[in-house]
Parts: sequence; C-alpha cells; structure tokens
Amino acid sequence: MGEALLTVKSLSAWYNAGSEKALRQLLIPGTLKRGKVRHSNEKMILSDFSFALAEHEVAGLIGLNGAGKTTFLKVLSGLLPTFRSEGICFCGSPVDFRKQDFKLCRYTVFAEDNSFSYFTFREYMAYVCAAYGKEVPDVSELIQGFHFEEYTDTLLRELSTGNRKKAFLITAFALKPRLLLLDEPVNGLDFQSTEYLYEQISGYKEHGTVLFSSHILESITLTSDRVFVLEDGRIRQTFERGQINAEDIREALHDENDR
Ligand SMILES: Nc1ncnc2c1ncn2[C@@H]1O[C@H](COP(=O)(O)OP(=O)(O)OP(=O)(O)O)[C@@H](O)[C@H]1O
Repeated sequence: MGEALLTVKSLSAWYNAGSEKALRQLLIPGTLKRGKVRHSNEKMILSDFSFALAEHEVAGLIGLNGAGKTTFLKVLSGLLPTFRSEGICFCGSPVDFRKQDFKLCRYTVFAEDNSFSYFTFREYMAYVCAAYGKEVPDVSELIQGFHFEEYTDTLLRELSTGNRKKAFLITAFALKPRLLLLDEPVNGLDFQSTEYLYEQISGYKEHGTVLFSSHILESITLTSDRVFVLEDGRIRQTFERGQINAEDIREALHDENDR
C-alpha cells in the first residue's frame, strides 16, 4: 500500500433522536463512554473499528443492507456529528471532517440526492467549482462518456434519478478531489454509463483516492485495489489487491448472512 491518506482509529457512530444533545455531549470531555448503547434513544451503528485509506487507491465497501456503509460515508463527509474516534489523520495531520480544509479535499456523491434541485448541471458545476476555489474545467469528455449531452441545462429536479446521479458523478470526476466518496454510484445508471463509471473509478488513482460502496460485486472486482466487507457496523474482512475475486467476496457476504 502507498502512503496513508486517511487513518481513523476506533470509530464508533450512532444515531440519536436529538443530535443537538449528542453534539453537546461530544463537547464535554468524558461524557461519552464506550459501550453499545448509552441512552435509550441512541442507536449504535458503527462499532469501534479502525481503517486506513492510502493515497491513490480505489477502495470498495460492500455489505448487506443495514451494515452501515452509508453511515460510514456520512461520518467521513461530516454529515453525522454523533461519532467518536481515538484519532483521525489526513495526510499525517489530525483532521476534523467538518472543517473547511478537509472539506476542500473531499467530495461526496450520495446514493440519493435531491439538493440543488433548482440548479441546472452547468450552474451546479460552476457553484461547486467556486466553492472549491477551482476554475470550471472542461467536462465535455465526461458529459459524452455519461451520455449526458441533452441534460446539461435542465433543472436537476426535472431529471430522472439516473441522470441526476450522473450530474453529481460528472461534477465529482471533474473536480478531482484528493478523496472521493461515492455511495452506491452504480445505482440508477444504465449499462453504458455503468461501464464508463467503472473506467472513471479505476482511473481515478491517477488523481486521488476513491472509497465507494456498492451492492454490485462486479463494480468492486473490476475497479478496487482493496475491499472492505462491512458487517453490523464493523469491518469484518479486508481483501487486498491480488485476493479480490467475486467468489471469495460472495462467500464472505454469505457467511455474514448466516451468522
Ligand atoms: N437517520 C437514521 N436514524 C436512525 N437510524 C438510522 C438512520 N439512518 C440509518 N439508520 C440505521 O443505521 C443502520 C445502517 O444503515 P446504513 O444506511 O448506514 O446501512 P447501509 O449499509 O448503507 O445499507 P443499504 O445497503 O441498505 O444502503 C440501519 O440499521 C439503519 O436502520
């Protein structure tokens, strides 16, 4: 594996009926104790696991429904404040997922996203580039690759689910953040665009690191350098380059189902 890009030690995360209350608890040292459930309205989802992502790698995240994949990506995206960790480092320095300097290094595409619905793709792209302090890049190749030519000036709210997904994926690949997080990027795409997506994910190593979740084994075996199998909020198994094959991953998922 190359240099570490992101390391997270002993990550736990939970949902809480009152996230404000959870935030206040996080501010008071020692208030939160280790354990499965701390309050009756807390639901522990990620349980005390550590992981690392290397620079310039493609990492796949797979697991049964409810394993915690989206929750994990939400934590890394700064969208879930109710988590704790014994240490988070980005490029060797401690990092806060909610701080601007980290945000500028990552971009996330969520499985479903209805935000910016009154923007067209072109407007959204311009907005995001301004927010990340970048010039708007030439996206014509990506637009062609994702067969998106007809939709660049349509309001996102008027696009089909798959085309809206493409708008966010094109933005992500054009922006080229150091860390790209994709939650179920294959979902909703037609087969032509799916193949193009696999090419984009595999080729992303040139620019940075991708962590993506998927239920489609092929998407993982064709693109990933490393695969994390998530089960009940824990990384149950990791497949390294050279060990990644559909049969073994399927078996790991079946074992998970049987436990
Ligand atoms: N907002 C929420 N409040 C409370 N519990 C939640 C919330 N969102 C998700 N959960 C719970 O967290 C657990 C993990 O859900 P998550 O969406 O992270 O799993 P996943 O692995 O992405 O599943 P899937 O493959 O179905 O998308 C599930 O038990 C789910 O019910």
